[in-house]
Amino acid sequence: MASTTLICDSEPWKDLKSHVEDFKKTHLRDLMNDKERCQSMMVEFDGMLLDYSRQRATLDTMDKLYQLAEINSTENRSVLHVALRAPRDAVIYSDGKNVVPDVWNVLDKIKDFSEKVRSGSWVGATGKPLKDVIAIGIGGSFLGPLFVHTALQTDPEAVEFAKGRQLRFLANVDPIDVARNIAGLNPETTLVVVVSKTFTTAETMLNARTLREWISSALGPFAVAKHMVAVSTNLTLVEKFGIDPNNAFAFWDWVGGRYSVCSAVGVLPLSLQYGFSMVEKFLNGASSIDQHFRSAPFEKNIPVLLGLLSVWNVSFLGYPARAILPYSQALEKFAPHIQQVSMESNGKGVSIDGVPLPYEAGEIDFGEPGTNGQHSFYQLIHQGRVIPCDFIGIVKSQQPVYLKGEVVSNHDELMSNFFAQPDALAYGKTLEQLLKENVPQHLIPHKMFSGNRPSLSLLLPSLNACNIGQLLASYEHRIAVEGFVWGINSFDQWGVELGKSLATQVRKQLHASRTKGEPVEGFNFSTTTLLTRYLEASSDIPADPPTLLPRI
Ligand SMILES: O=P(O)(O)OC[C@H]1O[C@](O)(CO)[C@@H](O)[C@@H]1O
Repeated sequence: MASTTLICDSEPWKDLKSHVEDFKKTHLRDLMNDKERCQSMMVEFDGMLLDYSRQRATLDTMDKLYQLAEINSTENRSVLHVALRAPRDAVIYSDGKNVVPDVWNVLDKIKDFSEKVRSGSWVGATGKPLKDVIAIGIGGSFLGPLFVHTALQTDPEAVEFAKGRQLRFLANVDPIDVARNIAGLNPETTLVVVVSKTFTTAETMLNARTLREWISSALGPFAVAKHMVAVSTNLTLVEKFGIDPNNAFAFWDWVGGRYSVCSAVGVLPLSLQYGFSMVEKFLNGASSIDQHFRSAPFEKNIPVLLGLLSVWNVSFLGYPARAILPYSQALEKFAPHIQQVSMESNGKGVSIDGVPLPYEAGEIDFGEPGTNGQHSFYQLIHQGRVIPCDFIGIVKSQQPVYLKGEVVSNHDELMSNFFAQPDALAYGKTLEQLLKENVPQHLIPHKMFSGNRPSLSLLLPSLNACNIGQLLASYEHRIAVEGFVWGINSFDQWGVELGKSLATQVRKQLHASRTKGEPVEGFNFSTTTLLTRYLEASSDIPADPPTLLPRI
């Protein structure tokens, strides 16, 4: 395709546009009766089953989507973060250099360091073992590791490896987050990992300076060398900050922040908590999906199918959002992570060549574990706006509970909902059904469900380190597929810059007003009023206060 040509000018796109018009009259109730169609819409990889029969699509739709994918395929566009979990003998080039040996050098260094900390051979400044870790980082330097940590936290194998240890994440620049993170921890037994690709992110650096103060005020400035390590691409700034470069774990510019959980960003804190061997299983799981993504034909390729269905839902059926609904509390941080990966990657208004997009791209992602979400926003999904849903279920619970005398186990209870919801959305409830149930006339409009609401179900055999890696990689590739088809650059994020630079202007104003009493200037009426109110109402804060660390 010529560089400035948009995908919407292609024949497959136009074909899908006319197809969607004919297709709009079809109801999922009827589509679900076609067994052959349903069977073809079930795809399995390594025990992970994707059932997309409840998507508003036919096999014909799928064929047309495959043709679309052929145009903007991933060919010649490397998704380099796969190198982070590639086997030692793999060869993956970035700028003419095989990057796999560099990746493994860092992994070996993490293995060595985390074993020393975990075994107690690396001790803190007062000779005590470091049993607690606070990882400071934000965005991609936080959400992925938090998701994996939360998912592993109740895995029986991981529980054993984590005995006696704690891992916490400090992300928000809000001092309340600092207070909550250090609450109950002793600097003598705490290791702080500063995670920042650039080592310039304002929130992370302020939090890093705050915890450096927490450590040095308790143990003396020399303690920093034993209690603070870093993960970054900018080793010069790491050293300038006062962290020994020997205790810095590198990654590289070719790793996008939101795709960095498999680099030292995630591997270091997770290895400190669970041991490197556990984290290796997670990396292997992700790598197995990388191979599947590379080799499986489109119609059997889980990430490709997921990505194409998203494009269909957003750009053709006009559904702007997607709900991510894991029926597992262990996956409670999955949706927040995918929000960043997806919305920071594909929330774009121009093509990769800078041409404004005449079609919708990007998705609004949100989600909550089931069944909690059912008691929160599902009402809107059932009877309000149409929001395609991803239902994620687990066959074997990490923590099975059976109560004698109950009809089913607690996990079966959870999964009953996982199986019921997609059908409720697809079929809805008709007037005939309501009449049969003798529903009073005045309640009929309120109790009617239109149905025809799309979803897909992903059933994983269990939730261990390997499956968690597979789930992560499936979504990472899905999002890349969407970006490739839409013809956008999924690996930049200029949209987050404007707010950051305006915050710099506000920060300068707050400093000038507090220290020199300068009036608020250079802002619009609204911001001036709000800033003035804020400054006046907090004027009891001294201009040059003593260092104050939270104590709770
Ligand atoms: O790792 P860093 O450089 O501190 O950046 C943190 C995050 O900030 C962002 O640039 C967005 O503001 C993300 O893309 C990134 O993951």
